Amino acid sequence: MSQNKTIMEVNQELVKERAKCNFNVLEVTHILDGGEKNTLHRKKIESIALDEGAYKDPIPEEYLSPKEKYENAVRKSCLFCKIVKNALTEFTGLEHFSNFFVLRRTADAFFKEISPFLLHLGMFLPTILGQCTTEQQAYWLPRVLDIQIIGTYAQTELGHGTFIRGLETTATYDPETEEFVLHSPTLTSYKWWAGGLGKTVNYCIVVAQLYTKGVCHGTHLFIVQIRDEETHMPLPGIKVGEIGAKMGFNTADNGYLAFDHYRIPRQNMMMKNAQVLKDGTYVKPDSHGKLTYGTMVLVRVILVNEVAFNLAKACTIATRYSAVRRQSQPKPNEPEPQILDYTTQQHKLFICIATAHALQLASAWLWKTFNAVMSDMKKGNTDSLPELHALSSCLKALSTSDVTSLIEQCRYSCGGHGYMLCSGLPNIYSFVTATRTYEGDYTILLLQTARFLVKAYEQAEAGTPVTPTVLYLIEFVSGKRTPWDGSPEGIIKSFQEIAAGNISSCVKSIRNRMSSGLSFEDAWELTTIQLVGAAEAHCRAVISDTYKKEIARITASSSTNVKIVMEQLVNLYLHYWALNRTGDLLRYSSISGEDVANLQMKYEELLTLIRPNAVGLVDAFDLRDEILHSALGSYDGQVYKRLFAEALKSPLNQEPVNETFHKYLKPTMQGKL
Ligand SMILES: CCCCCCCCCC/C=C\CCCCCCCCCC(=O)SCCNC(=O)CCNC(=O)[C@H](O)C(C)(C)COP(=O)(O)OP(=O)(O)OC[C@H]1O[C@@H](n2cnc3c(N)ncnc32)[C@H](O)[C@@H]1OP(=O)(O)O
Ligand SMILES: Cc1cc2nc3c(=O)[nH]c(=O)nc-3n(C[C@H](O)[C@H](O)[C@H](O)COP(=O)(O)OP(=O)(O)OC[C@H]3O[C@@H](n4cnc5c(N)ncnc54)[C@H](O)[C@@H]3O)c2cc1C
Repeated sequence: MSQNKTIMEVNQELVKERAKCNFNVLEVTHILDGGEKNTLHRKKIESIALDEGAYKDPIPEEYLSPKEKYENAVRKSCLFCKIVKNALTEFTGLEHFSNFFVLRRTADAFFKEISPFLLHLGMFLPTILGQCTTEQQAYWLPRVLDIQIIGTYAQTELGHGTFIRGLETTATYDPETEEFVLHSPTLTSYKWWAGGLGKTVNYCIVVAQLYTKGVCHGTHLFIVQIRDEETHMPLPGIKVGEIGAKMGFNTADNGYLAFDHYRIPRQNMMMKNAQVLKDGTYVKPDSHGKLTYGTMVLVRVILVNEVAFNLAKACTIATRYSAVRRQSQPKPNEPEPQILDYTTQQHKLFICIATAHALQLASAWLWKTFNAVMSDMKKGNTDSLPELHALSSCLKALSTSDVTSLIEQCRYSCGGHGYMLCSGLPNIYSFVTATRTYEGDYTILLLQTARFLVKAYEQAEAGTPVTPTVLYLIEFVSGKRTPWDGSPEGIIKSFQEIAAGNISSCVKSIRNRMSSGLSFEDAWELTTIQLVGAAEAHCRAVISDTYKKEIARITASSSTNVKIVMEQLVNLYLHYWALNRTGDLLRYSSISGEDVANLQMKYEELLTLIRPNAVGLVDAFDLRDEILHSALGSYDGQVYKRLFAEALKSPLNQEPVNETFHKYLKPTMQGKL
C-alpha cells in the first residue's frame, strides 16, 4: 500500500481495522484500476511524478495571496508537465486517453485546487483531436502535446452559457484576404469563464457564429492566437483578463476575452465537419448537425470518472477518520466507541464507497460506449449519437449531483475537523460542486435526456425498435409488470418501472396540456419538473443495472471474499436508492408497506456486514497521501498529530503576539480607542 513521505507509526485503531479486513485489498485495487497491468502502470506514473517530492509547497498554498497561489500553480504545472512529458508523448489519439485519467489523478498531488493547464489537456487537446482535419492535426498536435503553445476552450459568454445557439461572437469570412474576422459586438458577447484564459494561455478555441457570403451558419470552432508567443502580450484587437475570485478553482485563472475585428487565417477554422472554401462557399457537414458539440460530450463522459475519483478521495478521508475518532458513551462504563460503529455514520459513509464503485464502473462502461459510437461515426454512421448524448448528459448530471451531496455528507461525518481546509474536504467539495454546473448545467442536461426518453416512449408505443438502454419501455407499454420480490434484480426492475412510469406520466401530461390548447413548447415547459424526475429515474436505473452487471462480470474469477464484499456494496447501493424512492416504488411497482420495512431491515444488515471491511475498502482505492492532502485521511491515521502540525503552520502562530494587540486590542481594553 502506498505510504506517505512523512512516515509516522500507524495508529493502532487502523492497525486493528486492517487486521479485521477479510478480503484481499490489492485484488479490489486491481478491479478498480481495470486490471493488475493498469495498477502497475498507474503506480509507475505516480512514482515518476511524486517520489522526488517536487509537488511540495515551500509555504502551504492556503496561506498564499491569490496572486501567489496562481504563480505557484503555474510553477508546479510546468514542473508536472516536465516530469510527465514522456507519458504525454505516448498519447497520440483518443484511444490512449486512459493515460490522462492517471495523469489527472497524479496531478492532484501538485494542486490542492486546480492547474491553470487543465483546459489545455482537458479541452484544447481533445477538441483538436475531435474537430480538426488530419492536416490541421499534423500542424497543431505536436505543438500542443509538447506544450510549445498553451490553449483553452472559450465557448461561454457573459450573456449565454447554456444556450449555445444564442452566442453572439461573430466570425465573418473575408474572401479577399482569406481570413475570418472575429468580433465581440456587445458586452454580453464577451467570452467568460474559460480556464487558464486570464493569464496563462496564448491560444484558445473560440466558438463563434460563422458568417460567409452574408449568411449565418450557426456556431463553429476556431483556433485563435491571443497572446504573442515571445512576450505573452495580448495581440492587437484582443482584450483579455481574469474574471475574479470564485468559490473554488482559484488557481485556474478563468478569464474573459473580447475581439475587435480581429483577423485569423481561414485554416484556423476547425474543419473536420463543416468547411469554408477559399471563395467563401460553406460546405455543410454531411452527417449529424451537432458534431461541433463533440468535445462537450467527451468531457461529460470524462467527468463521470472525475467525480467518482473525487468521491473515493472524500470517503477515504472520512472512513479512516471515523475509525480513529471516538465519541460519546452509549453504554455506561464502556469506552467511547469509534464513530464508525454508529449505524448512522455507516449510513453516511458506506453509500459513498458504493457510489464511488458504481460511478467508476459506469464511467468505464460509458467510455467504451463513447469509443464504439466514435468508431461508428468514423464510418459515417451517426445513428447511435442521440443515445450517447442522452446517456452522457444524464450520467454527467446525476453523478456530479450525487457526488456533490455525498462529499458534503463526508464533511458532516467528520464533525468540526472536516471543516478545516487541512481535512482536504472543502477543496474537494468546491471543485466538485462546480462540475454540476459546467459542461452543461444539471437541469439542462436532464432535460436533454428527457427529450430522448419521450421520443423513445413514443417509438415503443408505436411498436418501432428502441435503443438498448430503454428496452424496458417495451415491456411497460405492453402492460407487463414484474411483481416485487425484493431481490437485487427485482429492485433494478422496479427502478426501470419507476423510470417508465415517470416517462409515461410526462407523456400524458404533455398530451393533456396540448389537448387543452397549449402549444407543444408550453406543454413541455409546464411538464419540466416531471421530465427532470423521469430522466433522473432512467439514469438511476442505468447506473444500477450497469453496476450490478459489471461487478458480476469483473469478479467472476475473483476470490470468494472479494466477490462477497463487492456484492454487498452493490446491494447496499440498490437498497439505499430503493429506500430513498419509496414514494415512487409505491406509485409504480407492486411493493407493499411490509416490503418497505423488509428493505429497511436488509439495508441495516448490509451496513453491519460491511463495517469490518470499511477501512480495507477505502485502502483499496490506493490513494497516496500526497494526493489526499488530508490530516484526517492519511494512511497512518495520525489524525491528532497531523491536525496539530497543520495548526502550527498558520502564519498567526509564527509570532507570540500579533501587532493588532498594540494597535487596537490594548487601546480598546484600556478605553483609549
Ligand atoms: C499540469 C497539467 C495537469 C492537468 C491534468 C492532466 C490531465 C487532464 C485530463 C483531463 C481530465 C479531466 C478533464 C475534465 C475537466 C474539464 C474542465 C472543464 C471546465 C468547463 C468547461 C466548460 O464548461 S465548456 C462550456 C460547456 N457548455 C455547455 O455544456 C453548454 C450546455 N448547452 C448545450 O449543450 C446545448 O446548447 C443544449 C444541449 C442545451 C441545447 O443546444 P441547442 O439549442 O443547440 O440544441 P437543441 O436544444 O435545439 O437540440 C437540437 C437537437 O440536438 C441534440 N443535441 C444537443 N446537444 C447535442 C450533443 N452534444 N450531441 C448530440 N446531439 C445533441 C438535442 O438533443 C436535439 O435533438 P432532438 O431532440 O432529436 O431534436
Ligand atoms: C468553474 C467553472 C469553469 C468553467 N469553465 C469554462 C470554460 O473553460 N469554458 C467555457 O466556455 N465555459 C466554462 N464555464 C461555463 C459553464 O460551462 C457555464 O456556466 C454552464 O454551461 C452553465 O451556463 P450558464 O452559466 O449560462 O447558466 P445559465 O444557463 O444562465 O443557468 C442558470 C440557471 O437557469 C436554468 N436554465 C437555463 N436555461 C434553462 C432552460 N432552458 N430550462 C430550464 N432552466 C434553465 C439553469 O438550470 C440554471 O439553474 C465554466 C463554469 C464554471 C462554474
